[in-house]
Amino acid sequence: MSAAFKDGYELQIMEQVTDSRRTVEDERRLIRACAAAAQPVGSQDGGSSRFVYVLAAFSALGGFLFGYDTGVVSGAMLLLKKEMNLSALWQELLVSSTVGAAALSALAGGYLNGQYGRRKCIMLASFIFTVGGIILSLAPDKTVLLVGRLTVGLGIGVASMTVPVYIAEVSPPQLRGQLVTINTLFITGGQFIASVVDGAFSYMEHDGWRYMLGLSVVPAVLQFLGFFFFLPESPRWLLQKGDSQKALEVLTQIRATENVSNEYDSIKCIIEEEEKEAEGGPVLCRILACAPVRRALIVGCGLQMFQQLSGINTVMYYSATILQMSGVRDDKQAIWLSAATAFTNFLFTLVGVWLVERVGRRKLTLGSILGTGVSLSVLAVGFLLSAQASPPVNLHPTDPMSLNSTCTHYRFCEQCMLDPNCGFCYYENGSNISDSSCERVDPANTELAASGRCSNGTKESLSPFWAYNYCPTSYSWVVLLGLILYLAFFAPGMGPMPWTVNSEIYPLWARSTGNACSAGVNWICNVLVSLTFLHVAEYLTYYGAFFLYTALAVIGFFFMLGCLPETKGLMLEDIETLFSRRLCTCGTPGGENPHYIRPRLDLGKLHYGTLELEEGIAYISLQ
Ligand SMILES: O[C@H]1[C@H](O)[C@@H](O)[C@H](O)[C@@H](O)[C@H]1O
Repeated sequence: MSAAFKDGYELQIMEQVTDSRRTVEDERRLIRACAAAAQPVGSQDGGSSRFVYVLAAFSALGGFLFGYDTGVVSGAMLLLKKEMNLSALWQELLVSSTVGAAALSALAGGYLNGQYGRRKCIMLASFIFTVGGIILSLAPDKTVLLVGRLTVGLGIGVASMTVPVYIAEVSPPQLRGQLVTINTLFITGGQFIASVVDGAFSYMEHDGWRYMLGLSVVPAVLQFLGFFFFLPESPRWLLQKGDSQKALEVLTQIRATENVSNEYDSIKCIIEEEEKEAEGGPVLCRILACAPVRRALIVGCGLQMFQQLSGINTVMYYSATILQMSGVRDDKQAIWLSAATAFTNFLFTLVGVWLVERVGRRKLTLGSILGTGVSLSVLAVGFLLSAQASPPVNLHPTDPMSLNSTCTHYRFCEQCMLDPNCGFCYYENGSNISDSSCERVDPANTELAASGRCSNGTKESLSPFWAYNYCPTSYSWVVLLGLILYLAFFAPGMGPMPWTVNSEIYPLWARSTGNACSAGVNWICNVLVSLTFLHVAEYLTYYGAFFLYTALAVIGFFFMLGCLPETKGLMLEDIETLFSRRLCTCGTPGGENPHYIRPRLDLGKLHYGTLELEEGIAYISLQ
């Protein structure tokens, strides 16, 4: 049996074993599905239209808000803690509450996504962002601020799990990786813009934080209006809900061509099969009971876990400190240099967008985590050298208040710096440190000591320097090198790939729940790493903490080496099969041949066999 297709492909069935359960209709569907899948990358039905870019950009505003709202708080906090006299606990609460709320809402987002669709969830997230931004900018006190931060966190969680899924579902296979990675580009772009806004409003003595926190309303409203007026629901979700007519319309609109029948048929055929196979019960239980999807979930959650365990948010958060170690003393200058760090993160994410369809997800992720591990060890060595050359404390304050504090017991700057209650006060003459003391920090403003010569904040040439959280060191260049290397390696791969791969690896019925779980794991690990960093540093010192992250990155590398398959160029409907053979598949089943597709094997009722392309002819071997 053979069939010719409009696109010039001839389909030849090499071998056919009669299967009494297969009907003629099944055969037809199979051939169509395989033919659609067999088209070489770049010639899928309809290819791409400009509309799909508009769609991706509007959805990625969700990523922008994720980045903006998680990034802006550090600058806002500098002003807030002075204006509202916030204790350390309140500062911690206002920062972490958002991430905690994001973890919960990402988990709940799975249900909402499956039930109400991607479009409604994105609109819900932008509505929540708008309300949160308004609450924050008008907040009269810290309790209302907390409510605003929690609200924004709920929006971030839903957006973080919905947007990649939506973009993946509307994209043609050859552009999917790039378009989903644009969402992470928007996350890092949001973090960068947040740091610029922080810098600009840090000069405002009063209410600067209201503008910082409130500005997020603008992109949120824009996204809401875009989805409300002209952006469509995902055609895959519509098909799953049985709205075939609307799904066909949307697919035609997105691909900007009438010629979408092959793609439409292959999606439909597989969704129908899934429906036939579907058993009852909660989706998570079905995922756990179905080996290939369970494996996909382990890979997805593992990727998200190792993204956070390799310390991205600690490195970003402490970039200001790292830069201060390198001799940047002025606070305003340090804020602008953190903006440069955020920009570097953004710039290298752009490299990821460029590379993802060229080298594929697997190579990009493996190269990235390997480089991240090496950079983390450079950072650790930099901190180690700085600790070993730590300047001694040679003045011991004698006033009664100081005598009661633990700070006076320390003999070296390193010990003094690791105690969150103390800071290092010193004079500098060239590379010589003199008249140094370890003093209590002002709990309301860590830029000053609580008493003594470092407490008045004058910037006269004869006044001493105050170092909180760091020690002056001549090895700061090693740490700076580590920071730059870290961002250059992390941002193109480990930053975006966990989101991109998760949007691809689950079959439709498990996609919302799978992404909800993996995004939840990302946020939970994010809270864990940021909340534990200071304690880990206190017990293990800075270099110990960074050696620990190095070890975690190495474990992550081996995990991905063993378990991460290549999903580049495949139809979403074909990706599930990558997890169906062994626990850990290495690479694409067809090796380097990008045209090789292994259609769904052993789906129970239909046994599809394999399909290979050779000089424009698709060969199917049915089993
Ligand atoms: O992919 C993103 C990105 O790398 C961000 O810079 C980081 O702050 C997020 O935690 C991460 O999920």
